[in-house]
Amino acid sequence: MNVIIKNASVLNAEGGLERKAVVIENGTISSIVDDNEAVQGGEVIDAGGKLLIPGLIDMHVHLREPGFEHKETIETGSRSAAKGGYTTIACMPNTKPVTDSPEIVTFIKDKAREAGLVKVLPYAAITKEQKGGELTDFAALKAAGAIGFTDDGVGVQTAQTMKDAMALAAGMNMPVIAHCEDNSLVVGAPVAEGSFARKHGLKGIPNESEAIHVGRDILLAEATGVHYHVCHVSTEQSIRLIRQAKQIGIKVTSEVCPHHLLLSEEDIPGLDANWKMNPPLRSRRDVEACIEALLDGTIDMIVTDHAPHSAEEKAKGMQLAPFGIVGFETAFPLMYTKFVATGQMSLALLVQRMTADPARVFALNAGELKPGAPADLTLIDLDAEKEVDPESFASKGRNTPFTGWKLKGWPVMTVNEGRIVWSEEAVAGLKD
Ligand SMILES: NC(=O)N[C@@H](CC(=O)O)C(=O)O
Ligand SMILES: [Zn+2]
Ligand SMILES: [Zn+2]
Repeated sequence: MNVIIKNASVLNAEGGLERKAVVIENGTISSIVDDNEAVQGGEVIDAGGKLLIPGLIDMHVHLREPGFEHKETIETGSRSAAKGGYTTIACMPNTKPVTDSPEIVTFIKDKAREAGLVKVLPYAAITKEQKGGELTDFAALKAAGAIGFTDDGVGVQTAQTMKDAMALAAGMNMPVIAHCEDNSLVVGAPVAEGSFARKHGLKGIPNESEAIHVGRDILLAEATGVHYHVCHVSTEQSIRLIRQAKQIGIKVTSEVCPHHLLLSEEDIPGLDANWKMNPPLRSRRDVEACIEALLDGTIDMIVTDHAPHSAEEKAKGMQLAPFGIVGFETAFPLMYTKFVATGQMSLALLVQRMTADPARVFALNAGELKPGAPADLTLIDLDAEKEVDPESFASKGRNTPFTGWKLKGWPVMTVNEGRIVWSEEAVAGLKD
C-alpha cells in the first residue's frame, strides 16, 4: 500500500530545508517530490511542515533481555527507541546469559521481530560470559546474525586476547567494538577523578583508564587491520589518540553520548545515582574535547548507551548503584536544543551524526532519505517546548539526569519501513 507524507520539511544537500512530499511504496521510499505535485492514491499524512529526517540509528544500547527483564525488555526498549525517533538500534551483549552463543543472538532477533517496532541488530560478546578469557565462536555468531563483537560493560583486560579477537574478526570482515577501561586503574570508583570525587570523599576513575585501552587497541587494530570502533568516548586523551590514528589511516571509528557532550562532573548535584554512568561525567575540558571531536569528525556518531536500571537499584546510592542512564527518549531533543538551537552545530550535521554516519560506519542500508531506501522516517517538532518527564518514558528505566530540562525537537512520529511504529496523538490524521 502507498503512503504519502505531505507538507514535510526535508533537509537538502546544502543543509537547507525544503517543503517536500515523500511517497512510500511497500516499505520503501519510491519518490520525493515537490509538495504541490499531485500524487495519486494511498493514505496521506500531513506532516504540518514539521521536520522529516531518516529514522535515527543508535549503535550502542542495552535492552536487558534475556535476564534483566525488570530493567527493560526487547519490547519496552524497542518502544522507547521508537518514541525517541529511532528505527535501528544495536544492542549490547551484557545480558544473562551473555550474548555469547548463536542461540541468544537468534532469541534477540526473534523477540525484536515479535515486538515489531524497530530494527534490532545484536552484537555478540568477544569472550565467553564476557570474562575476558576464551573467545566466543565468531563464525557461528556471525552466521546467526551478530553484527560485531564487543564485551561492552567491561574492558578486555589482556592485550593478547584483544589481538586474537581482532585478527579473527578482521579475517571475517567484522568490526570489534570496545568498551575501553583498564580495571587496574579504577578499583571501585563510582565517579571520575576530580572535584566532585574529592568533595564527597569518593574514589575517582582517572582518564587514563579509558585512554590506555584506546591507545593499546589502536596499535592492535593497526597490526591486525580490523575495523575498530571505540565505545562512548569521554576523554581528551582518547580523542587525541583517535584523531592521530585516523590521520595515519588506521581503521578506527568512534561514538559519543549526549551526556558526555552536555554534562561535566561539576554539574553533578549530589549523591544521586542518576548521575552515575560508565564512563563517568568528566571535566569541562573533556566535554569541550568531545564536542570539538564530534564537530570535526574524529567522533563519527552519537549513540545513547541507553542503560536502564530499576529505581530500587539506583536508590542504592552513588557508591553501590549500577552505572548507566537511559537515553532513547531524550537524545534528539537534548542535542537539538543545546547544540543546534544555540548555533554550535548545524541541523544537517546533527542529523548526519545520528543517521548517515552510523549507517556508513557499520554498512547499514539506512540513514538516508532517497528513492529506493527503506522508508525509515522520523517526524520532529522543532518548536514545541516540553520538560523531560521520566514518568512519561516508554522505557522501564527512569534513570536520567535530565529530569525537568526544557527541550525542543521532540519526535512526533516514527515510521519503520513504511509502518507507523509510534506517533504523538497530536499529529493530525494518523492512524496505526
Ligand atoms: N554505560 C553504563 O553506565 N552502563 C552499561 C554498561 C556500559 O555501557 O559499559 C550498562 O550495561 O548498564
Ligand atoms: Zn561500556
Ligand atoms: Zn553500553
